[in-house]
Amino acid sequence: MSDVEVSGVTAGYGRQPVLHEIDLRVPTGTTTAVLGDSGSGKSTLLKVIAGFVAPIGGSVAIGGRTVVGPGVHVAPERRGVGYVRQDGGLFPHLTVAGNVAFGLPFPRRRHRPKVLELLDLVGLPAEMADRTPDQLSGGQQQRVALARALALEPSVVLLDEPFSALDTALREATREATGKALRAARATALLVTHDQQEALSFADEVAILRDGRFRQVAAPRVAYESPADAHVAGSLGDAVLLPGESSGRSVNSPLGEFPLAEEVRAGGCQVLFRPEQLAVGPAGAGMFDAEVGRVVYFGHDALVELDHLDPRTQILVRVRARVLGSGASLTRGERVSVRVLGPVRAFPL
Ligand SMILES: Nc1ncnc2c1ncn2[C@@H]1O[C@H](COP(=O)(O)OP(=O)(O)OP(=O)(O)O)[C@@H](O)[C@H]1O
Repeated sequence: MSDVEVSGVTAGYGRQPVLHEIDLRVPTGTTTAVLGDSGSGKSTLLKVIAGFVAPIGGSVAIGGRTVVGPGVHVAPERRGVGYVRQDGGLFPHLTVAGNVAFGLPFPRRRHRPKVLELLDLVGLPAEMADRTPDQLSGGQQQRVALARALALEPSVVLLDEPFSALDTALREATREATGKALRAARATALLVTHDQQEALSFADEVAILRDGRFRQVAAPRVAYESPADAHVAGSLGDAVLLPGESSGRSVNSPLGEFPLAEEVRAGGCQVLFRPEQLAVGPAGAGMFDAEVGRVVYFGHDALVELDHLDPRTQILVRVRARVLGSGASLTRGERVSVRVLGPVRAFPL
């Protein structure tokens, strides 16, 4: 058992706390991705768990053992926690093998098979063992950093934006190797990331931090489909938020009236439209008409800006639709009509 239990943790660096009485439980062998704006306290949370920052209040338990709390402070090296920094933090003067072995207990540092086993675990070939970090790509360096962290056989691995400096292809390959290595090691992991897609695809749960508090902790699909508030909706994927008026089971918005996926108390609200929820078709055949603005082409799909004139207020409303393949053939100025697929979500003001 190596679940991580953060209970009522308040932490910071001066008088102003960065984290305010936060709770988080990461079940054994699972990964939770922590998302949040820059400066919201994501790294601070990892540092509290690792033991590099002492909390002002609250406690952290790993596998049921309190590692920090009232009257308890277990030293970082005795917590069974591996920490992988954004830049990898490899020792430049040591070889790959030297870096990985650095994480091994002293008597095993010369044990080459163990080093090669760890490199294999993160998907690196044995011939890389004698290179120095400057002879590796960014993704390979990250994998070495992960192998070094796993050498200690930690029950918990903390990953602080480990993939952010990598290009798309390398990022995916490194992420995959990391996921595989974490599963093989049965480690419990926390991943700090700015990348929404990464959080949704890599983690068992996502935790969205704002102003030092968790707004929602849930499975990716639950958080994406039923975000707790407008901020969470915007933190996970593209969100179009428009002002609306709820009547309980349906909502009136500048795009028309729509059924609500979940009842929202009557009154002013923000209505959420996901771009993939807007289906673009020939003029006159949908729920509302619009004029095509900018089309941003991504290959597999395109984001199409749509301008709709709200007939009640005469105010121009701009939304984004995500359209597959054929969307790329839409041109600026074209008249189209749009259907909203499925019920919508709204957040009371
Ligand atoms: N060593 C430090 N001393 C003083 N303040 C710090 C220290 N480290 C971080 N902070 C401050 O604490 C706040 C939270 O920082 P933290 O690094 O946890 O945020 P973050 O969510 O990880 O941000 P980012 O996404 O930009 O990495 C920020 O306002 C930051 O300036």
